[in-house]
Amino acid sequence: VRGDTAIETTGTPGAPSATTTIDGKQLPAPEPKFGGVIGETTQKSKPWWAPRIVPPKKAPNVLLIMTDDSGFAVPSTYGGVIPTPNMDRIAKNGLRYTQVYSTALCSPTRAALITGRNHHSAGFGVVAEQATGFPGYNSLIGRDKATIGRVLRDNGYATSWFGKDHNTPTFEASAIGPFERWPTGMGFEYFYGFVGGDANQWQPNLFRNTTQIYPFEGKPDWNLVTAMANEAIDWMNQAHQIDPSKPFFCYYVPGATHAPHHPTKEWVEKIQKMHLFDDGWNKLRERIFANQKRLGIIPQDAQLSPWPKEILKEWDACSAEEKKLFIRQVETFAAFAAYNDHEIGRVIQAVEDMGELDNTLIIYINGDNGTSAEGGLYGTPNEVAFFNGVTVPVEAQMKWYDVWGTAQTYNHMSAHWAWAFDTPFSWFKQIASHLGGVRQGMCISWPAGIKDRGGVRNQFTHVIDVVPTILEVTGIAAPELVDGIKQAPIEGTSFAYTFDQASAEAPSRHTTQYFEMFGDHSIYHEGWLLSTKVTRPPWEAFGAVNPDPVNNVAWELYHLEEDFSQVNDVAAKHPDKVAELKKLFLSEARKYNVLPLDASVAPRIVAPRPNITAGRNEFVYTRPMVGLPQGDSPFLLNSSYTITAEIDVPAAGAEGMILTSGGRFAGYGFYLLKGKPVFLWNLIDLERVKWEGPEALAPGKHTLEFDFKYDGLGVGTLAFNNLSGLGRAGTGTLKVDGKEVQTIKMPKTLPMILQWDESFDIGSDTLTGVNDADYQPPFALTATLEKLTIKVDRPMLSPQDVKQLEQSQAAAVDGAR
Ligand SMILES: Cc1cc(=O)oc2cc(OS(=O)(=O)O)ccc12
Repeated sequence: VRGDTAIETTGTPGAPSATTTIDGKQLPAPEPKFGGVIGETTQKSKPWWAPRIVPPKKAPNVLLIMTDDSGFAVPSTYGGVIPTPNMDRIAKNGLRYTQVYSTALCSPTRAALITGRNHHSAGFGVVAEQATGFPGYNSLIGRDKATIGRVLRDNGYATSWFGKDHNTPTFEASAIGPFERWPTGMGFEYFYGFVGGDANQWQPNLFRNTTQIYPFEGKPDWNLVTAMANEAIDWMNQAHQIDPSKPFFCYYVPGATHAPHHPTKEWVEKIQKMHLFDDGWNKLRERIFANQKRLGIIPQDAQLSPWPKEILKEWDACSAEEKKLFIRQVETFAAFAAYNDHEIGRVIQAVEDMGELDNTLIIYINGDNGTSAEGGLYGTPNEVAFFNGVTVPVEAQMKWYDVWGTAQTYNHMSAHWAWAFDTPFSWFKQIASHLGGVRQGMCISWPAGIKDRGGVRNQFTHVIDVVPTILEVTGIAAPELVDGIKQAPIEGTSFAYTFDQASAEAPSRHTTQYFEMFGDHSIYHEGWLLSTKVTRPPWEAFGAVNPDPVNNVAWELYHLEEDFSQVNDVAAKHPDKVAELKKLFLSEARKYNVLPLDASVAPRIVAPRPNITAGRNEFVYTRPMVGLPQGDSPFLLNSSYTITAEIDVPAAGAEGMILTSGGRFAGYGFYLLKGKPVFLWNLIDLERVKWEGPEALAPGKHTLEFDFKYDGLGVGTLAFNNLSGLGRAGTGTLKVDGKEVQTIKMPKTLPMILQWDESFDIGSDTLTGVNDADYQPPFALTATLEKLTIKVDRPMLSPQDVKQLEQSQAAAVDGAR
């Protein structure tokens, strides 16, 4: 942005203390020419050190904070009822923005945030777990789009990343990398967090840089929300203490408030005492809406979007048991949000304590998308159920009422609350066409540079605008070349122009923005928003898919400039505007790799990706190994498979884990229990199917086999917009030394995914176990594992199957017309 900034130098050129800024056009900066003298001996020579590269003198520290799955009306700062005093503090000390947009989903928003490019441009049209082989969707941030971490690092910043990643491809997440797209490979010198979409906060799949660590073992009160704050505080203090002149960039992105909602007990109790939700979600919306007007963060004439009676029920229509459960769910969520803000407050306080608050640009963004409706209509004790298309009835959920939010649950709340937490807008996370999905809050403080303390700004801003803003504020140029690769232009617009009080009312400079997620889409242009009509709430992601989300859509038009909350559809009054904006959407879509539009969710979860198992159907292991993530391990769902373990049992007998994948909330395990062989399928913690040998294995060598014959057609049906091949029945047989010991038919199997934050482990079990009733991890195998073989036999469609699938697809398309 400011490649014309004059180079600043300090010290005597060639001296060890000399520093320089760089023009920043090429990163890393070209090696300077040796400036000393080389004679035959040192006496006849003069040494010369290249000046140390430093950022411009005025460049502040940058603390970039973004919470997870938190809609516009969650924090008190935006009229919410959940106390977020630390976001309030940033707002009072700086600016509160009211028209900040995300992309409607997690990885996409994050890719946009750290690259300054639209999510499709950055390869993240969808989340990492749903990547497909198109440039806009492959989950690969291009090397022509260096992240802000990389740019700041090469300009002399200390850089770090704490919390959630979700921008590393799932197929590059194993211990053999490649690591180019891990945080440390993308310019963040230090990473402490988890790689995937969400994590158990009590026992996360946690990494320090690229090494998995288990600091919570034996510490039941440990929680990642606190641990990552401690780590960030330590890192900032260390960086500052080692070199006070070197600014830091800290990217602080907690897993809160994404499911599982895992606050500490202390915070749950604090929130429960406040009785914030006793009168239900309809009253909650009214209260929040009144707060928002009182705070002046929505216009006085803004309307509250109507309650969507067709899909969500009124609070008064809930039974007593439902009310009891739903209140428990939302109090746990609220406790998680308040707890998270509290820990963020400690990080901010640490900046103040080191005397750097004035000189730190703190950007605190509430949520990477709207509030999540991925709990479905009733919420769930186990989010892994949601991603397998399973709804848990209220009565069944009551079993977890007392332990809600503890390590016994992977919990999420009812979608009714999610709608309320996006007040005054309609819809929620995943919905790119409606503001409930994409409108966030953002507060910024930087006392040295922003004087209008407590100001409110209404300009249109989007997460892609953060990178160019940081560059403008720091005086660092967007590079033209990084590692020799020509950089694509930054697509965001700096909003530093809004900082001064004099420009409080300046017209928005970001004038056009497309939105797209799962085929649902919209386009903003100069105060107007053309939106597709929502056809599918997030919990209906597992049925047939709209095959033509470009043309098979209905349009709504909103004049946001006078209709803040997107309530009045004026499409019928302005057909020309509709036509103009439709055209504009498609041209923007072509420009940013948004095509081909794809309305599917479930089919993309099970789509094969180029991981280390691609094209293989036999896997052999001869040594214990833990930590292979789901996206890189042999995938057994919707297939037949045979697992064979050759073991040697010592004289005293043996126990322990042979092979496991997943954990308490879904997975399988093949183990010796008091010497007896067991194979167990944990079906999302609702049901367990267990095969068990009748007697303990005698000392000596044995061959154990688990053979599974799958009855369905497999993932091949997905190509015909048909999920019928998934999750079908199958028959498992456990054999010992070639002899069948038990055969059980499973009437259904898991269709989509195991617990994603738990790994494929051989010889022991990391994190949670698949069956608490049988064992406690790590449950190391005390027999010698000589060889473990997994053979996968994927079903193939016969010509007859293909014909039938084609026919039913044609019938479905006709039906939709
Ligand atoms: C496991 C998984 C699969 C998937 O398809 O999408 C996800 C979305 C998730 O939320 S987000 O990270 O907020 O987008 C979390 C986990 C998943």
